[in-house]
Amino acid sequence: MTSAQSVVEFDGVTHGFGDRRVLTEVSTTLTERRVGIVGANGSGKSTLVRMINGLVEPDVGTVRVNGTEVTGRHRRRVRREVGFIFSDPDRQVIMPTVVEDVELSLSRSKLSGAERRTVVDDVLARFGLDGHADHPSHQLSGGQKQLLALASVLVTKPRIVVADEPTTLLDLRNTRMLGEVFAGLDQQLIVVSHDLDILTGFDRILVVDDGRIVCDDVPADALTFYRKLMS
Ligand SMILES: Nc1ncnc2c1ncn2[C@@H]1O[C@H](COP(=O)(O)OP(=O)(O)OP(=O)(O)O)[C@@H](O)[C@H]1O
Repeated sequence: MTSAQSVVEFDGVTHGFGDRRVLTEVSTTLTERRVGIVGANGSGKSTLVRMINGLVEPDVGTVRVNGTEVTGRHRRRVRREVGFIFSDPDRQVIMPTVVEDVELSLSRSKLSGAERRTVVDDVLARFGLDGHADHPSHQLSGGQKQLLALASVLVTKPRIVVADEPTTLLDLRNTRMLGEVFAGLDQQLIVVSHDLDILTGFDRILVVDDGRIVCDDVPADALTFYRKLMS
């Protein structure tokens, strides 16, 4: 079954940190199931996607998720719809053990204890972490923590998954596995990445440069544009 289509809208979004302008008049509507975002270091990609769950609020303009403006008042509601995967899993993996970290994500669910345990076991197995269920989370490798963060987000079945450089800590095998997980997701997926391979099969790629979307196209054309921009 495919989830209902999601819509993320940026309307005239401008943002700065102190005196430094980071995003300038960004307007775009994202409805495709697989959207990639590429661009140079410091071009504003993370700032842009952090606005989708209200981690950053625009100085000017609005961001809407499925019609709801992402502002203080509505932020909690939007965050239930948006699963956000940080590039640094230490920001996300917070519970003492692996299994507790995934269980925390399910604390709002109506599942029984036994059902919850089955869901947790399944997702840990899916991400190759079943052998680590009762291990201290902080003893996982960086890549394993990244997989745990991903498991903890996906187990809540968010309508939209936003991943900010999800492959930076992963080896080749786990990067491929992540690509397969992404390909199998029903929900909308928005991925910031310097690893262009992970964007294979995506529907649309935005190229961000100096706080603006400078190209918005199908992957082949957008990535050709990006490679020229970077050369
Ligand atoms: N919380 C913050 N406070 C001050 N400056 C910030 C903050 N977050 C980001 N910046 C600055 O905003 C600019 C854009 O950062 P951002 O993380 O959005 O870029 P990016 O395109 O994701 O970069 P990268 O590819 O290196 O991760 C950078 O110059 C960064 O230093």
